[in-house]
This record gives sequence, C-alpha cells and structure tokens, in this order.
Amino acid sequence: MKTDRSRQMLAEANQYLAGGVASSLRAAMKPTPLYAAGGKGARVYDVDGNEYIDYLLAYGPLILGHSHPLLNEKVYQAMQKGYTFGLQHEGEIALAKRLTEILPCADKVVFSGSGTEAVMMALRLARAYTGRQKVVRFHGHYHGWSDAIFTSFPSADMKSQAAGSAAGEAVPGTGGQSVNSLEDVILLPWNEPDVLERTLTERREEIAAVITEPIMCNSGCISPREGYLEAMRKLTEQYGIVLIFDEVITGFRLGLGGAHERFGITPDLMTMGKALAGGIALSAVAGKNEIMNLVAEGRVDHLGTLNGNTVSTAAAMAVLDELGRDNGAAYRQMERIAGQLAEGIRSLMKKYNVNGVVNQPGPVFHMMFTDQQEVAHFDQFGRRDAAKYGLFAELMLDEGILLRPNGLWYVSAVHGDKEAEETLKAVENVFAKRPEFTA
Ligand SMILES: Cc1ncc(COP(=O)(O)O)c(C=O)c1O
Ligand SMILES: NCC(=O)CCC(=O)O
Repeated sequence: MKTDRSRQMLAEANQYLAGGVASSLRAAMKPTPLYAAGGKGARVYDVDGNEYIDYLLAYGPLILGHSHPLLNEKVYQAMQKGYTFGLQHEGEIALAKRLTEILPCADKVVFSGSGTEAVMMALRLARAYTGRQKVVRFHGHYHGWSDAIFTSFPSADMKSQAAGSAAGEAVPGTGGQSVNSLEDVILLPWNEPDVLERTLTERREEIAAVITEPIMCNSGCISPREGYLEAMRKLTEQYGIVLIFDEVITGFRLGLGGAHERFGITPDLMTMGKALAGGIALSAVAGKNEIMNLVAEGRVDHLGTLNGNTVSTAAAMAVLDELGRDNGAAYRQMERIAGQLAEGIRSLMKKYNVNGVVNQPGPVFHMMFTDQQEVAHFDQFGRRDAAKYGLFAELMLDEGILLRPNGLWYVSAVHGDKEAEETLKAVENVFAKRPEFTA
C-alpha cells in the first residue's frame, strides 16, 4: 500500500497545524496518519489512491456511511435557506420533538455541538438540580475532553486512571488541565455493584450525578453485568442523585432509542452526539422535565453560537428518517453484518489458533488479542495485547480495510454481505500470513 502522498501531506501539515492532525488520537495511526480523498457508502479513498472498507467511520458518526444521498439532499436543501441564523427556526422544533418521541428518557432536549459539550451541560444540570457538587464516573469510560471530566484517554493510557483508583481519586490526564478540575470527581471501577452501593450510600449528601456509558464502548465494548444498571438506577433514585447515561456512542447505534431503550432503564439525563447527525457536528442532552426545566426557569445557562443550526438539525432529521424506515431495517442490517463479522473473526481465531476476544453488543464491537477467556472488566481490558492489535490494524490497511487502531469497529447501515465477506477474507489473509498472531 502506498502512503507517499499521505506522508508528504502530514509533513506539510506539521508546519501549520499543531500536531499535524486535528484530534490527538488520529496521530496514532500506523504506518502513518492517512489523508482522505473521499468516501462513498461503506468505502473510503485516500490521497495515494488506496481504497478501504471503512470501520473507523470517522470514530462513529457515519452511521449511514459516506455521502449518503438522503443526507446530502436534506443538508443541501437546508443550506439553500441559510446555514444558521441565531434566530429560531422550524428545523430545531421538528428535531427536538422527534427526539422526545423516540427517546424514552426525553421530555425535553437541548442542542450543542459536540459530545464533550453535551456532557458539560448534563453535569451542570445535575449540579444545579441537586445543589450538590460531586460526580461519580468510572474507569475506562470516556466522556469527552473537558477539564471537568477528562482523565486520559482510556485505551491510550491506563496509568493515570489506575493511579488514584484505590482512593476513588481522579487524576488530570493531560498537561494544561487545571489541577483542581477533578476535585469533585469520584472515580470508581465499573461493573462492581458493591463498590457503587457503598460509595453512594456513604457520600449521598455530596453526590450530584453518576455518569456512565451504558455499555463500556470506549474500553472493550464491555456490557453491564446482569442487574448492574438496574442497581445503579435504583440507588440513584433512592438518594436523589441524577443518573446520566452518556450515549454519545450507543445513541442511535444500538437502536433508535439507544442503549437505555434496549435495557429498559430510563436515566434522568442522556447525552448524545456522533451518529445523531451522521457526520455533521451536533450533540444534545435529553432528560426529564423536572431537570430540563431549569433552563426554561433561567437557573441554568445553556449557550452556543451554532447550537441547533439549520444544517445539523436537517442532517439529524434525515438520519432519523433513514434509521426509522421500514420498521428499523437499518438496525436489522447493521446487527446482522456486525454479528457476521464478530462470529467470522471468532472462527478465524479458532482456525488459526489466535488468542483473542470479540465483544459485540451490536453494530459496534471490540476485537482484542488476549490469552484471557473473556474481557468483562476494565482490568481484563488492560491486559489485552494492544500493540499486537495495532500491528493487526496496520496489516489490515494493506488488505484494504480501515480500522481504528484500538480495536473498536463501527458498522454502518450501508455495510453489506459483500463488505463483510471481503473483510473476513482480509482477516484470514493476515492470520494465515503472519506467525505473530498464532499462539
Ligand atoms: C461516550 C463518549 N462521550 C463523549 C464523547 C465526546 O464526544 P466528542 O468527541 O464529540 O466531543 C465521546 C467520544 O468522543 C464518547 O465516546
Ligand atoms: N470514543 C472517543 C472518540 O471517538 C474520540 C474521538 C476524538 O476525539 O477524536
């Protein structure tokens, strides 16, 4: 695979763009960060003329794949009237109404630009609502890069998360983060009901919110243990603590109603982003009236110049139309293809004596190389062979498959049998050719 042009462009970018890439994670791609030339459907093309089946999907948003005709049409139509007004417009009412119809937890919503902002807003609402300061979050989860909650990127560096773990202390994850920013954050291991119960019971007077990914997609796509989220719901309710589901990944991906609909557990607040507008910047917080009305009452400020702009709201309506069509055909398709891939990879692991685990809760899954039988806890995720997976992702590029270097795969509604078949062939080629994967 040729990468000359991408390498040249990175060298040029480095002169003007700090770090060369637009989000720090992207620098990790081997053999070099790639430059996109375009994408169509499930495929993406780079500037060296390589074509890939895309499972990076822009880190999650491209749930309808690249350049989807309906999304293009609706965005173009919206642009003809104006990109954004700073005035109110019909599209934001339509989308807000639609979200309250499809999300079980949503009486009302507010719009913002990124998942990071949605999380900031949800935490603010929770503190205002309860009059308390502390927030419980968990090892291995990621809730955006704001000072208020950032503790390092889980798959990139486990150390800072582990450092304070015994004391429930969260440690700032990056240079420049206010050293006091996490004073109000209590960091706990996830999927441990006893630890949660003890902490919430002992510190209930101080805790405003518990924030969790309903499935730990950022670290191994680990599912909650039986009864864990139910216990979390029950305890938070009992102690008047706001339960926030961060559904920036799971929202619109595990189903139109996200993970909370799938699990039948209604959080007080939910954050969403990524897939919501199919690749155009838009995020939102949804929740129950009691909390969301703090905005209407002027007790919580919610701001953002581009919030609810015409282009992003039109894009989201198109995404929701397409995902809701034919009684959720898109979800059946994504589930089927993701299941086929996960099962196929597991059988190839067996066939070639490769030690590994694939956790596949839905159209997002995590593939790991490890000697362990299962990865059901963050500690087990920490023991996977991340470097080996990095090599695998690099070798898959040669086979025409674009993967996120950390093991997380996203499947879109336009990935079909042909893509799945080509992909499994590619996995087989890598396992067959390279002895380092065989146990
Ligand atoms: C669960 C979760 N929450 C929040 C975020 C932050 O979203 P964004 O990158 O749009 O700021 C992400 C991913 O980036 C995420 O995976
Ligand atoms: N799930 C976390 C991400 O996808 C982060 C993407 C980014 O900040 O570039």
